[in-house]
Amino acid sequence: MSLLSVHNLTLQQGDRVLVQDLNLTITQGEAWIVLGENGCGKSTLLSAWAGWFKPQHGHIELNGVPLSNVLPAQRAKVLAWQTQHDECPFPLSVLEKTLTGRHPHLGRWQWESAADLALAREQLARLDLQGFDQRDLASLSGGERRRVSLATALTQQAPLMLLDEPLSQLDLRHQQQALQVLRTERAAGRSIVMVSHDPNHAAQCATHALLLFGDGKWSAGVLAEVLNSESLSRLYHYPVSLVRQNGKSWFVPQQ
Ligand SMILES: Nc1ncnc2c1ncn2[C@@H]1O[C@H](COP(=O)(O)OP(=O)(O)OP(=O)(O)O)[C@@H](O)[C@H]1O
Repeated sequence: MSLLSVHNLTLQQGDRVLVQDLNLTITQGEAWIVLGENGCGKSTLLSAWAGWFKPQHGHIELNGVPLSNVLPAQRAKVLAWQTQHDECPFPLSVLEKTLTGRHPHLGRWQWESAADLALAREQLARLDLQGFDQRDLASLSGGERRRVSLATALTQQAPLMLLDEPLSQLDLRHQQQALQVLRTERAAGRSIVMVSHDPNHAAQCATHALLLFGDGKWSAGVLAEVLNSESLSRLYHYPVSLVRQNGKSWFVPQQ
């Protein structure tokens, strides 16, 4: 079933066309990795798919309904959006922040239930943040704060997760842990869109890839058809090789 579909989508910042006439459909259980150079438009694209950035042309459908017709509260039940920035302008504990993931599911005057609290704590524990509940968000390290924001997106329990660089600032072990969590979510039927700067994350969690070339051009489809050393060399304007070791393949920059 199509969760999100985009039709002839064109996105522009100022005079610069970032994405031109993009067409793709994300269905249940797919995981898309979005790759491209700094400034090519990855965050702008996620922002458009989340309903915040207004496309210059084309349209987006969520569950077959034009995105502009889906009220924000309803939208938040279908898609969770982890942005690139984790700053919070006022004091907030880790648990309070994580519980904001439940807000789309609560009535106007409704407090979070014991089940909501348990769910939030469970997501924190999956990302190695047990015992952090009462810590002020501002006191966390960059990587810890990033994991809290991923835990918040998970707590939202939306069928579609738009994750803007969820692994940035995470050390090697916590990256692997988060990738395992995303694989588990996908296996459970959730759809994931993940922006990354590491093409090797693709093989670890993605079924599909979207490459943004920064000049409006794009390439999208099943991972094996889109991702190769030629397409990545063109994407990054830098030669990339494919190295095989122990039955696995790795993309590495040529020295
Ligand atoms: N309000 C704005 N006015 C003009 N240009 C903007 C505006 N907001 C963003 N841009 C530009 O649009 C381009 C795309 O930005 P975007 O944040 O989508 O890139 P990105 O691919 O996510 O980059 P990164 O990998 O660095 O996170 C960038 O060149 C950025 O400077």
